[in-house]
Amino acid sequence: MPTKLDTAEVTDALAALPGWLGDADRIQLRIMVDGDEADAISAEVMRTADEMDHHPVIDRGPGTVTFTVWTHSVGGVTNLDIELARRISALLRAAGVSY
Ligand SMILES: C[C@H](O)[C@H](O)[C@H]1CNC2=NC(N)=NC(=O)C2=N1
Repeated sequence: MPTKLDTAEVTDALAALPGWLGDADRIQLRIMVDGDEADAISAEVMRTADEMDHHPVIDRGPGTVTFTVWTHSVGGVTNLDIELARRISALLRAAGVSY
């Protein structure tokens, strides 16, 4: 069972995750993409999530995609979430998505 991080630890981790916001409950990234690009990015993120067996909640809005990440089994942010955020950010950089 992964260990829940405290607020200071999450804050430190977020310092290395540009664009990500959040607290000990969950971390979140909102990007401005639309249509096919949003579909492609979401599918790629879910493939990575399946590889990790650790999943974000993906919310689609008009021109936006929001990733919300926390460890459901412990009810807060753990290192698994920080790793998933790192991988999502890497995918977005590789896809040329600015955020
Ligand atoms: C059975 C499976 O390993 C668990 O349900 C995994 C799946 N993906 C998950 N994703 C997230 N974000 N939190 C979890 O606790 C979690 N648990």
